Amino acid sequence: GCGSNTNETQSEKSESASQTGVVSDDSSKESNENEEINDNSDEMSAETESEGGKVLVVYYSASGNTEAVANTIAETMNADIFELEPVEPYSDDDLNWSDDNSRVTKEHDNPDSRNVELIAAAVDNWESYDTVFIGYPIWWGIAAWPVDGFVKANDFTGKTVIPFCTAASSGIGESGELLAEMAGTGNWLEGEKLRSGASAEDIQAWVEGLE
Ligand SMILES: Cc1cc2nc3c(=O)[nH]c(=O)nc-3n(C[C@H](O)[C@H](O)[C@H](O)COP(=O)(O)O)c2cc1C
Repeated sequence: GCGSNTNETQSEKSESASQTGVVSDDSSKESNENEEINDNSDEMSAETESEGGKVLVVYYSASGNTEAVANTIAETMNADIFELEPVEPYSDDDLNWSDDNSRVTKEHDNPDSRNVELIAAAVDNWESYDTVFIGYPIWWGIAAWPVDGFVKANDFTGKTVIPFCTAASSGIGESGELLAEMAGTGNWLEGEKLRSGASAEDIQAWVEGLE
């Protein structure tokens, strides 16, 4: 799918908490060799570049609805984007929730089986992001569990986290609160359900209403 451009070198780089990684196409010039004096002040330079600092949109999408919204948020917010991809992607059959024997139904029935391994759960330059949007489809009233591994694997201390979802008819419910509990860190705002066709104007209006 689209939006996976930050993932490619993930596994090699994820462990070093250095300034070497180049994430997506953010136009800030953090890696200038002549600015070593500033190397420890990522947050400060990020904040002066765009009030509020750098923004990341993380999402999981099984059938494209959440991906469309994630892309619009990223464009609207001038944010980097990071797609969560299970090592074993869900096929259409896997996603058939009206089949008692489908993968997703079995995982739903047995919470212990929901540990979905992700191709990558670490983001280059994670520490440089102040704001993280996390998007997912609603599955049986909660966040699709491929996002759980990401939420558990990362330290959100000092970050503002904004959940968003798409769903057929449900609202976002308590899905964001449940993820916040799983994370244990970060300032999690109330999330929002968005239409899969949400426009840049919709996104802008929503974001402006956030604290
Ligand atoms: C396994 C599964 C469970 C779902 N459960 C719900 C639900 O409880 N409420 C709802 O409104 N939609 C539910 N849906 C619909 C999805 O939330 C909706 O189609 C969403 O936009 C899909 O996003 P995606 O295309 O990014 O995967 C479910 C879909 C699947 C595959």
